[in-house]
Amino acid sequence: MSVLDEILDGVRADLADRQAATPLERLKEQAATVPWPKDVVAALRSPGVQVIAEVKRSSPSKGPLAAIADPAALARDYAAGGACLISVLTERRRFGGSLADLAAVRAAVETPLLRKDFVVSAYQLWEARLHGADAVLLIVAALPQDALISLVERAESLGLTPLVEVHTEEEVERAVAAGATVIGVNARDLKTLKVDRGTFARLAPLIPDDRIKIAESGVRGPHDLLAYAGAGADAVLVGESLVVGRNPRDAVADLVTAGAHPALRDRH
Ligand SMILES: O=P(O)(O)OC[C@@H](O)[C@@H](O)c1c[nH]c2ccccc12
Repeated sequence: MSVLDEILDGVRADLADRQAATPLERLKEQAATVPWPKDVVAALRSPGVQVIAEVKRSSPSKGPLAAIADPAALARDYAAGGACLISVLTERRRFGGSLADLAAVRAAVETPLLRKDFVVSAYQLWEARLHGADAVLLIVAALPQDALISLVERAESLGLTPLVEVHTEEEVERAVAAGATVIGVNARDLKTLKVDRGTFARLAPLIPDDRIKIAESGVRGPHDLLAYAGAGADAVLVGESLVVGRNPRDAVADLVTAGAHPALRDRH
């Protein structure tokens, strides 16, 4: 079984527990009271290469990365550093995240938020809305095409921007066919956990220019942002290097400064 399949088994088991505790109808009622999500597409289309900073405690490849006792404080640092979107991992078993983390971050910052999880059911979209997300990750490799299409549509109908993640040529085709506006190319293969920073440069030309292109994973600092920018990235998504570094605010600010270089403005 691939790592992705193992993660998905755990995600489905945890999801079944939550569904048993809170029926969908009840969840929908609760979510209806939450303000409408922010315009993530507009935020990502701001001039320059945008920085998406991730609250990430652990990863399946490296195990524990950082304890992050106070995700709200980390998110405030990311916002102060100039992150345009904050990604909060909510997967529990392998990434040490939770919906409580997402809610805590929502209460702390005005920055748009991405729920980063392995979404397999519309139930998780309502959860994302209830806990303050503005965007949700949809991983093509984790979803049959009909499910991908319906989750893209359902997310948009709830005001959530789907960030559709790909890792291969075929997945790019599927993301485009599903109508994704925001497409993320993950340099990490979720089946083997290997990182290949060349993946973005290989796949970006296959993504139509009217879509927003995000380079995910493996950004160690400004030099990697500039390499991804050179290959056409509109934004980069960064986790590990921010949570293991000593000063997340300065680390984000250094990336934002690199992404705001005049040569990189007006690229959308
Ligand atoms: O920690 P990194 O290498 O900066 O990567 C961040 C992000 O891209 C990564 O956490 C990620 C990308 N796609 C995912 C899907 C699920 C869980 C995690 C991810």
